[in-house]
Amino acid sequence: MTQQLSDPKLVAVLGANGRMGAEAVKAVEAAPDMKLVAALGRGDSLDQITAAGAQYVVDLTVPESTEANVRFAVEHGIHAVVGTTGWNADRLAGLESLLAGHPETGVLIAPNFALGSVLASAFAAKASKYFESVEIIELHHPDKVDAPSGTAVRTAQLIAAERKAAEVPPSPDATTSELAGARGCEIDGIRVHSVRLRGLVAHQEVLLGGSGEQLTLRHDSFDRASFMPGVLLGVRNVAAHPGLTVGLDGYLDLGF
Ligand SMILES: NC(=O)C1=CN([C@@H]2O[C@H](COP(=O)(O)OP(=O)(O)OC[C@H]3O[C@@H](n4cnc5c(N)ncnc54)[C@H](OP(=O)(O)O)[C@@H]3O)[C@@H](O)[C@H]2O)C=CC1
Ligand SMILES: O=C(O)C1=N[C@H](C(=O)O)C[C@H](O)C1
Repeated sequence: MTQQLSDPKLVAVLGANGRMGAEAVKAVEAAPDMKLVAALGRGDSLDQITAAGAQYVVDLTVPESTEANVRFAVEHGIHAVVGTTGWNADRLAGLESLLAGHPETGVLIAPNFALGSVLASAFAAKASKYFESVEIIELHHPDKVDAPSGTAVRTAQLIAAERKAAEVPPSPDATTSELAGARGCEIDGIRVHSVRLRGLVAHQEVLLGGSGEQLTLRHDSFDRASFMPGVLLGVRNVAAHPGLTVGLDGYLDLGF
């Protein structure tokens, strides 16, 4: 059946009982151009998605289940908007192979849906080639199961790519003796430090250091409502972007 312009987008939310999923259920229900047709929690059968006629899934589950969820969606020609962490290079490569056989289906893997966070990471990457040193500090609520955050991984990758292209040497570091973990972890040569603290939601600082100066790019999500415009933007744009898109910036016009 041909979809009319006024037809609502039929959306299923996976992880609907979680912190993000519950917020996404409310956002989809409130969106005038969308209809929530399924809301799945752990243990629910993915067949509910197809039975409900969903055209889009929003995956906000856990790193162990997101890959199977997204593969199910793609295999059924359902577009997927994914906020769940855990999408390493192997998983992304497997998904791209699957999508090659489903050329009309779109998947957005968005490490962070907050527009300010996406902008901060992009700005940091662009600025990073002008500074000798760069390190990332991510700060989250203590119920978060993964570290470092998906946003920090993505930011480090973007920064590393910009610095590599500009042939910037690694950040200087004279450390020869350390307690394990004192210098955080390293992603593509960029140091990342993770803080878990009650009261926090999701925060990140990129520290850029040069002789006699420091530029800090900080973003704060004080409430999960901050992620919802990005979730809805993802649903509204994913069908027009078949194949795999990593990062909400792929749907934005950042002008650089
Ligand atoms: N991209 C972004 O902007 C953001 C991404 N995130 C990411 O989103 C994910 C979820 O975060 P958050 O909501 O805080 O986590 P929660 O633990 O609050 O929610 C995850 C939910 O998924 C459920 N779940 C687990 N497996 C399945 C499954 N197979 N099918 C359906 N539901 C399932 C869990 O059920 P149960 O409780 O029974 O385990 C839980 O209710 C994380 O990876 C997080 O990093 C978070 C915030 C923003
Ligand atoms: O678990 C969270 O809360 C968040 N997860 C994502 C991440 O790992 O980057 C996005 C945001 O930071 C909140």
